[in-house]
Amino acid sequence: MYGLVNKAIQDMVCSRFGEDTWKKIKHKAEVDVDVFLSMEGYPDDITHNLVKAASIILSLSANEIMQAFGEFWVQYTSEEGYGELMDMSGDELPEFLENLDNLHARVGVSFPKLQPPSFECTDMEENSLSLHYRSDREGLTPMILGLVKGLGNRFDTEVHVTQTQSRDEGAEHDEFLVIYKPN
Ligand SMILES: O=C(O)CCCCN(CCc1ccccc1OCc1ccc(-c2ccc(Oc3ccccc3)cc2)cc1)Cc1ccc(C(=O)O)cc1
Repeated sequence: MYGLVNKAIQDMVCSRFGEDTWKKIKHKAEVDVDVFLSMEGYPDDITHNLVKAASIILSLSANEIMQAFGEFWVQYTSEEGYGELMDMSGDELPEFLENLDNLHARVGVSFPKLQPPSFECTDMEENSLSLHYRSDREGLTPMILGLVKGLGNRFDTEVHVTQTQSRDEGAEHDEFLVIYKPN
């Protein structure tokens, strides 16, 4: 995972709980990286261990941490230099979700170590769609719930996401029913 992800976790923890809490989480995760470099590739285990340690130190479930992080990521990336990339990807929630693979392809051109998941939208209705999430990574599904919630904030759109298929329960990939209502 690119360092930008771990840097975003650090910024979320520091902004909400302070530096000391972040230091405790890094210590608990046995991560002795002083500064995460955004454009450096880091083993996914570092990210998973940071989430696990944050869950213990903050007494929140890993699911809650990942959902909060997904929501935070949308605003963080739009403020940390990817605003135009995000703007190009759509003015409305469904449009953005449909363009997510293109967004990742654009980033991947400059940063070949990117290993993006793939997103596909089907059954598109006036106020709902099915979002298919395929990834080589395990265990980040709750982040997707947060990411869609973050897009609801970005587009001032009420959004309800429920998981309708789960890889953990034997499905080929995770699937979500996304119901949205622009304000
Ligand atoms: O792998 C999984 O199964 C779950 C990953 C969920 C995280 N993605 C979230 C995608 C997303 C969904 C909804 C709304 C917005 C989203 O992301 C927008 C986005 C995506 C990627 C970047 C990005 C930009 C530069 C990156 O790397 C850098 C950073 C600085 C300098 C050089 C390279 C890495 C990711 C920025 C915004 C973004 C992403 C982040 C990192 C990677 C990766 O390191 O492979 C792949 C994808």
